Order: sequence, then C-alpha cells, then structure tokens
Amino acid sequence: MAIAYMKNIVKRYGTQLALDNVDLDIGNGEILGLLGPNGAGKTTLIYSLAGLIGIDSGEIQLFDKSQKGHMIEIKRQIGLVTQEISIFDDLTARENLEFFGGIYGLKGKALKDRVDETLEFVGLSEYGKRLPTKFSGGMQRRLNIACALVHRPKFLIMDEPTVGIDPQSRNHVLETVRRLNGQGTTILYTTHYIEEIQAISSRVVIMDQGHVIAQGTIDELVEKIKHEEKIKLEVAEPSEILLEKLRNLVGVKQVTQIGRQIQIISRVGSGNLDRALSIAKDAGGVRSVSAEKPTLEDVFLTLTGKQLRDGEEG
Ligand SMILES: Nc1ncnc2c1ncn2[C@@H]1O[C@H](COP(=O)(O)OP(=O)(O)OP(=O)(O)O)[C@@H](O)[C@H]1O
Repeated sequence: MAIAYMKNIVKRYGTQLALDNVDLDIGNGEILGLLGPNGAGKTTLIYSLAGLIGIDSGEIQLFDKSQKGHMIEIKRQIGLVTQEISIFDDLTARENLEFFGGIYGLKGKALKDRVDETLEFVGLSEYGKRLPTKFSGGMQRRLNIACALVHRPKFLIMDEPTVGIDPQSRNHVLETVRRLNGQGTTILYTTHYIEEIQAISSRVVIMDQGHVIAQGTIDELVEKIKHEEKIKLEVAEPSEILLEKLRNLVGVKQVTQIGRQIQIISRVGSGNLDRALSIAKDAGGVRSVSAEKPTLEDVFLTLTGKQLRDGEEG
C-alpha cells in the first residue's frame, strides 16, 4: 500500500521547470532513498509533498487523501527534517521540543513524556537543559531531527540530514532512521552520500533535471547496467588527449578522471579493457588496472552523466 502518491507533478519557478511530470509512489513502511545531482528537483519534490510549496499541476495524495482540502490533517502525520537546521538558538533543547510539540497540540504530561522520549531517542537526554548553541554540529542535527519527530509522524521526510557532520554523528542519525523505521515509520531520505543510501534504503529513486529517471531496489538498479563494466586505470600521465582517445572507443559510455585515476564505464564484451590499457601505455604508462562490476554509484553516473557530489566538498 502506498502512503504517498504523486501523479504528473509539474512545478515551475518562473521559467525554470523544477518538476517535469513526476510520478512517485512511496510504500507504507519503506525507507525510500532519493538521489539526484544538484538542482535535480529533490527539495522541490519534498517541499511539495510536505505541502510547503504549491504545485502547478498534478495530484498528490497522502494517507489515501488528496492534499487538496486535507492539508492540515495530513500535516499532523508528517515530520519534515529540512536541509537547514531549523531550531531556536535561544531555547534549550527541551524548550525547542516543547515548542514543536505544542504546535501539534500536545500539552501537559503528554507533552513532557513525549519530549523525554524523543530526547532519549536521539541520544540527547543529558542535554535537555542546554542551549543548542553549545552543541556540536552533529548534536544540532540530532535536535533538528527530534523536532520533526516529537509528534510521532507516520511519515518522516529527511532532506540531507547529515550534511557537515562527523562520522560518529552520521552513524547515530542512520541508526535513528533504522530504529524509527523498525517502529513502523515510513521514511523518505535524500542525501548526496551514496553509502548512506546503501546502508538504509529499501528502495531508491534517482532524479535528474526534474524527472524520475530510475527507481527500484539497489539490486534492480545495478541490474539495469549489468551489460556494463567498470575499468579503472591508474596512469602515469593523465591528459585531455588520453581521455579523448578513451572516450572515442566504441562501447565506452563514460570516462571520468580524478588525478591519475581514470574510470571507464564500457559495454561488457567490447574488448575495451585491452584497448584502454594499450592506449594508456602509449600515453606514458600505466601503474595499475582493474575491471569491476558496477555499483549504485556507477548506475547514477551512467544514468545522469554526473558525479553524485558535483561541486560539493568531501
Ligand atoms: N525558489 C526558487 N526560485 C527559482 N528557482 C528555484 C527555486 N528553488 C529551486 N529552484 C530551481 O529549481 C531546480 C530544482 O531545485 P531543487 O532545489 O529542487 O534541486 P535539488 O535536487 O534539491 O538540488 P540540491 O541537491 O542542490 O539541493 C533548480 O534548477 C533550482 O535552481
């Protein structure tokens, strides 16, 4: 059963088409990983699903109800963790949660109990009386998540919740997502970190330029490019001429380079491993070579033509 359903969604900002006839179902109880390069339309999709921005056309349903006419009722069952940390610096962690719980109509003992539970859930019980300005980036992110959880939503939408945090806090966030899901919460999770998607998603949707271009389990997506292989070369002298020669080989779909490392996505059985090796030898020498099976990252690269973290640090 789908908990959320989007059909033919179109959203423009002026002349910029941000969502171009998007169809998407989110199944009850799944962790759906949403991947896409910068500007693909992920945040626009999330904001329209959460009812924060209007769409130009199409139909959105949540919990079997159309957004039109039922938004207040729907919003009570959604939690949204935004990319920017949206907490009050001059309120303690506990007061932040009391504020957000209050918005959802919680009060008295019910509110106190829920705040205690939520602080415990994100591992901040000992810090309830502290101001978030004294928190590390990871703790602030956890409080940000807690604020979206205090009313116990059935459906949690998370827009890059781990940006800029240390690995330990990231693991804590991922563990929180798993535990929530184990308790029955459906989660839509966007990130630029493919390893996070691999760690938690039951299904993945890849977007590019306002379109959903692929969806399925990780195995199903990798299956889509089973006719391709990944050749990795470490060359002595990388150059544009060398890259151009590799790109011109028949059957080659992608050539990317980072320093001396060159990665080639090529059709299986095209014989390009030997050809690439010989071209690279002539162009100054090869330090190492390997051929590997494609990964989710290669699916992304093949389908979008872009690295997942174009223009991003780390
Ligand atoms: N408020 C806005 N006004 C005008 N254009 C916008 C606005 N918000 C987004 N866009 C444009 O719409 C397109 C989709 O943007 P969106 O932020 O949804 O992408 P995204 O996949 O979330 O990107 P990122 O990974 O960088 O957050 C982009 O071309 C973006 O420049």
